[in-house]
Amino acid sequence: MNWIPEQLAFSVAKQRPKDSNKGTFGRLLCICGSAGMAGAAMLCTGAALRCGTGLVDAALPESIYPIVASRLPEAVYTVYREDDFSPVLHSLRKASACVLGCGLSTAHPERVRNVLRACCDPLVLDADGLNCIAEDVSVLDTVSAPLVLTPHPGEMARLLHCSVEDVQADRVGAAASFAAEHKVILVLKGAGTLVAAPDGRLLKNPTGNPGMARGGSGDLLAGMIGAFLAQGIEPYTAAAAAVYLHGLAGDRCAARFSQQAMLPHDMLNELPRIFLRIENTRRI
Ligand SMILES: NC(=O)C1=CN([C@@H]2O[C@H](COP(=O)(O)OP(=O)(O)OC[C@H]3O[C@@H](n4cnc5c(N)ncnc54)[C@H](O)[C@@H]3O)[C@@H](O)[C@H]2O)[C@@H](O)CC1
Ligand SMILES: Nc1ncnc2c1ncn2[C@@H]1O[C@H](COP(=O)(O)OP(=O)(O)O)[C@@H](O)[C@H]1O
Ligand SMILES: [Mg+2]
Repeated sequence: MNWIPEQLAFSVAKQRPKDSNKGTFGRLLCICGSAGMAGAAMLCTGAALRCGTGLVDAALPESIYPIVASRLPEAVYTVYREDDFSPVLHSLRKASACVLGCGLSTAHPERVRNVLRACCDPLVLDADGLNCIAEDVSVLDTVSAPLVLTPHPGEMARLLHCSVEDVQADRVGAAASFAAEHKVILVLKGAGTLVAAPDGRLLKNPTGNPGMARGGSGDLLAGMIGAFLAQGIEPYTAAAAAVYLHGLAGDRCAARFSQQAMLPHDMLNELPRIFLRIENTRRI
């Protein structure tokens, strides 16, 4: 079993060309959040903003739009009515990558399937996006876009129709076989997150700690992967690098604030210091 190398993780923080503009760094659509889960949308969108994306578009139901927009002025917003999802499908055409599912709720599984079918660019499927397809995962085999799936063991168990204990008893088998069967990048989260590719490549994450075991940590990770995909980084590298850097942010927060008290929000605020260190290392 190989560990995710630091060098691979740091490689996603590319030098920004002097004459670059926001178009150079992609446009990410985050289809996340629902009434009661504005936080998931905020953490996912915030992470995407902090990971170098040129433009982040958060697609939100109108009930939570004011909450999220008041906290994240750098994002643009696709606001949709609860009974009309069509603006989101319109915004999808303009995006270079998409994150689908953090805090979305499972009230409209057909919307998740429609986005998957319509999407031509790389897409991260997380949380309720996964729960919405768990009953019948065959939709994955009809998708032409590169997919990165980010289940925690509970979501993985739903996808495989088995128990969490079954997943944890053979994490490598669960991740590798799902990735190969459905031709997706599969990120199986938890202590020692695994990143599996359809061609058999598999990496284990050396960073991270139990202080990250709290609501919101995974929403951050989805936004980070989406940010790297939007910037054109190939999906296996984007996923492995985000997993490593997310765990590194967690470790630095544990050292500053304790595993007991650290929050996903602290991890989000740690990202600038991590990228600064990478940029400074590059200059030496
Ligand atoms: N602030 C917010 O708005 C938040 C919204 N969230 C959203 O809430 C919805 C429900 O997601 P949840 O993940 O909370 O609920 P789930 O019911 O999907 O998953 C929780 C269960 O999964 C299992 N599990 C998860 N991680 C595990 C691990 N490492 N080892 C073993 N078992 C594990 C456990 O049985 C656990 O009780 C999602 O849409 C999610 O995005 C969460 O992300 C929490 C924060
Ligand atoms: N014990 C642990 N050690 C290392 N990382 C962990 C641990 N527990 C959780 N994490 C990480 O925290 C994140 C939790 O994601 P998830 O369960 O989807 O949370 P949420 O949906 O509440 O945001 C994952 O990236 C996972 O790998
Ligand atoms: Mg989650």
